[in-house]
Amino acid sequence: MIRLAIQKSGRLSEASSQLIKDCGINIVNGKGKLKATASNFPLEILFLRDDDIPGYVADGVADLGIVGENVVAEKAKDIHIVHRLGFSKCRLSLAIPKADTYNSIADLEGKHIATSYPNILGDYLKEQKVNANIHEISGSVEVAPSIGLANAVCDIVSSGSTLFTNGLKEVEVIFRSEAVMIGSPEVNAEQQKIIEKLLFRIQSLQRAKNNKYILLNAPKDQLDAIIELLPGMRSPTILPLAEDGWYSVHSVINENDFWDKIESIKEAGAQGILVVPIEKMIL
Ligand SMILES: Nc1ncnc2c1ncn2[C@@H]1O[C@H](COP(=O)(O)OP(=O)(O)OP(=O)(O)O)[C@@H](O)[C@H]1O
Ligand SMILES: O=P(O)(O)OC[C@H]1O[C@H](OP(=O)(O)OP(=O)(O)O)[C@H](O)[C@@H]1O
Ligand SMILES: [Mg+2]
Repeated sequence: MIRLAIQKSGRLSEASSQLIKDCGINIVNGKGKLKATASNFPLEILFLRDDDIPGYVADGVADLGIVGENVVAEKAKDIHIVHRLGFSKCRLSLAIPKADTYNSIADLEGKHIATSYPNILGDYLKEQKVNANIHEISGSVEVAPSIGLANAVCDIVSSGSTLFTNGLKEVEVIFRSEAVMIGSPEVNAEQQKIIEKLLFRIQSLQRAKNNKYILLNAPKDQLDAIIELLPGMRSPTILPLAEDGWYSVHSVINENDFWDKIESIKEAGAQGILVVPIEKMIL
């Protein structure tokens, strides 16, 4: 049995639960219950405040945790990142009132900065050789300048709309974050096996998300050019159509260069192109 700690409620909770579900793991969680056991996988889930997750994993109370990289860096515990999960991407930035001038980080010398991330900010300022006063507050950080609590803030930014609404502008990005799976340094061989089984499923899901299944029709004389453009997992599947001289080509293409590929195969003579999502992809 392994224990996985996820956020109880907040920005990470839905995606974390969905990930477990997509791995085919069945969790029945009564409302308000802070611990649940999977019915079809040796896994127990703890629902916690995200700030507490690195500590629980470091102490070995949980074997795994899903948390923002920003929280891992802030808590600086003896844990390692087992896998990057690619959701909840955001950045930790310094911001100041819109009307203030800003040339460089040196402008913050002697200023007051409100943040929930005193350690990451403290390390950054030290590295930049800037002396500023850090005020730790646990939330609603963006309001600090307008109520006279600080000259600047250091907080999470995603779309930038919270900064904008509060009359602030982003001046430095000091940390980039995404959700990560963290692991305890002390797991036994049997638990390690279960962790690997879970990671195998997560990787199959992530790979599937990054690729699409593609089907198209091509005349015989264009087949070689199209096959060249669509290497697939091993090589594309080629099936003859009922109409003589025509073939159906099936392959897998990566999300990154998707539209470029589509244009090239169209130019090469492909017709009736269908693109289908892949649910799981196992190499
Ligand atoms: N606007 C955002 N866009 C994307 N990711 C975000 C955003 N805000 C926060 N995150 C990420 O999600 C994590 C959790 O954010 P959330 O706001 O739910 O935390 P919290 O209020 O500290 O929650 P808790 O009540 O569990 O302590 C953050 O640590 C960060 O990694
Ligand atoms: O750049 P944006 O897209 O506006 O996102 C940034 C905001 O999102 C987070 O707060 P959240 O909404 O999670 O509320 P919280 O303060 O209760 O954590 C974060 O603390 C910022 O305030
Ligand atoms: Mg928190």
